[in-house]
Amino acid sequence: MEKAAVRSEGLVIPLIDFSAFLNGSPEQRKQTADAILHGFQTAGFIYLKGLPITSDYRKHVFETSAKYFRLPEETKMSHCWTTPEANRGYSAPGREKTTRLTDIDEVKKLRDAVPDLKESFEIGREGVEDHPNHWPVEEGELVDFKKIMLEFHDKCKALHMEVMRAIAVGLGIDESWFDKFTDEGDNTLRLLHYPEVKKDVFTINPGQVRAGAHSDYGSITLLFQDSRGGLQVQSPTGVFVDATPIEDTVVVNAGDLLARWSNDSIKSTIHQVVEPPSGDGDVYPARYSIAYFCNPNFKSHIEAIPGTYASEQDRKYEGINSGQYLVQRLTATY
Ligand SMILES: O=C(O)CCC(=O)C(=O)O
Ligand SMILES: [Fe+2]
Repeated sequence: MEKAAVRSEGLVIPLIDFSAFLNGSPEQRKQTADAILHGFQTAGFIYLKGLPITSDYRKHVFETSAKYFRLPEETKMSHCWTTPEANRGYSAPGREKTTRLTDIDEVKKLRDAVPDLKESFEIGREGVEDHPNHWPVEEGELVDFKKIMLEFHDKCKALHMEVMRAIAVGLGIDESWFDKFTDEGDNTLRLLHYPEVKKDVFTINPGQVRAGAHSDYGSITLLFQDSRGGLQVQSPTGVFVDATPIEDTVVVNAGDLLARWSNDSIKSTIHQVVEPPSGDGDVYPARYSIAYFCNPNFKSHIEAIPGTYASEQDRKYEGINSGQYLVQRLTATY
């Protein structure tokens, strides 16, 4: 049986050794690429191990993220998230409501009733003229924050490029076909903190979650989670299944724009974050995760990838601009 990280309710999320793609023989590369593509076509989610990002390094980034969230609330609010076009800065608990709803009034109603129990900090591509990153002042225990996060942004950008190369190999198109769409790194690094919360918050408020059910918007998301748990992925039968943390892996899921780009041959699967399976006494401990949302370069025109449609009539979607698509999606959730 295929090695799987999750197998439940018809949802099979494979666990794939990415080093076999990065450093393997041509046959290993092809096999690994096929497994990756198959995972995206069926579950929409995969787990990758054998990454160039080491566990020590990753730990260091998580510790730095925790230091950031320990800053006083008013300091964090001084560099807060402003607009979907910029998509950078701090979002306080209750600011964003991830949901499947797209109507702005409906989202607002839901946000007021059961706000997501999380705070986040978004870092975009550095050096974009109209949209500078909102860096916090580095003082106290917060040292080298900008340096560490920009370096991590770069490493994740490289990983995005490699995963897209694997998808290309899986599709049987030129390995570098996606490079012209991924080389600018118009991606967002999002640090996430789900604060410690009383257990009864979940029993008192039906529908309370840490992050509401949603799909991601871009090409792929690289999701680094700590060992707490709580991430769930929707199965084909509509049940939410635990995507249990596995040490030294990254969860990678396809976003809506990749689904569209692939003429719906790749799935963008709904997921959410709920309370973890366990907690001490009457509280659930804090959870930290880091999501790296990858996008095709914002200037690019996205129309069906070669090999994902048989004839012109099979193309399901009009071409669209990547950056505009993202802004339109972000406008609904904040
Ligand atoms: O924190 C997590 O594990 C998931 C976060 C997520 O899905 C998102 O921010 O889009
Ligand atoms: Fe997500």
